[in-house]
Amino acid sequence: MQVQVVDYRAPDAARLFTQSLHDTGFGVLVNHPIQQALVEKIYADWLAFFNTDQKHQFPFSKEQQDGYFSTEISETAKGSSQKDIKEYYHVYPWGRVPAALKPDADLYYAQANALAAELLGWVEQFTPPEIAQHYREPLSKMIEDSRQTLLRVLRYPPLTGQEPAGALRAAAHGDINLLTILPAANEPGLQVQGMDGAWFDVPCDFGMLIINIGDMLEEASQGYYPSTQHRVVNPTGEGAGRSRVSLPLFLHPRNEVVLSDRHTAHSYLQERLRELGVKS
Ligand SMILES: O=C(O)CCC(=O)C(=O)O
Ligand SMILES: [Fe+2]
Repeated sequence: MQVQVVDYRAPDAARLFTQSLHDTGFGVLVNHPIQQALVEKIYADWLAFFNTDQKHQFPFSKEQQDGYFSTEISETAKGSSQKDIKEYYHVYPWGRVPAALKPDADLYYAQANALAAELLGWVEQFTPPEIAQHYREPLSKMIEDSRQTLLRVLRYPPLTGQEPAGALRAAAHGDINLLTILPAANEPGLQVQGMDGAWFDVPCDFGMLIINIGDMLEEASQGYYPSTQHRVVNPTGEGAGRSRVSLPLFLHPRNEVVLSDRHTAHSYLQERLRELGVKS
């Protein structure tokens, strides 16, 4: 399994990057426009937030899906019997965000959303015509004025040794959305599954940007772009005593977008949220 590390500014970046997405569901960019200093500041500020009780003032809304999800209500990956060992906060531009954290979160959201839109343009450009003819509208149009694109700030707490047997920081799952953009976390652990079922570490040197296909794009592209299973494994040794923070942006279409004969974006999302146990 070869997840390509591609220089965003190379002349053939779009071709190499989309080839990696087609082959593996994942691609990794270096030399990209996301400001590393901003990512590091967000990691530090949100880790401090997760370490206070202030987070309990923003309990997540089942209806809107914004706010704080504690370890107790954290999602259970589809097909898994254990909750993930994580807490997280869902940031939407229209949602509740602690005032002190909002300016940087909004800035990052805007930067990451703009890059995600550009990369979706690459994906569209390099879709073979026989696949692209099934897109119900151009991919770039699917995300226009979408209110669903979600910035998730994740905190995986230090392990205590009391975790239920078999529980992982994030059990194997596919993302629901079109594309996910994820700066390398402050600690290792992200793995991707190859065709043969084996697990591989995703290249994640600090400063790298990891992009993966979600289920909605797999659905719309009839499998040409695969939504690959990935997970976050538990650290051993000294790393077990440290928190891990990560910051995926999940690029979502507008609710009414038709993905396939089976699904609109809205129907697909509702089904998946119920499966995750975070929607009634
Ligand atoms: O924390 C990570 O590195 C990945 C998180 C993830 O896969 C997710 O939240 O969907
Ligand atoms: Fe994921």
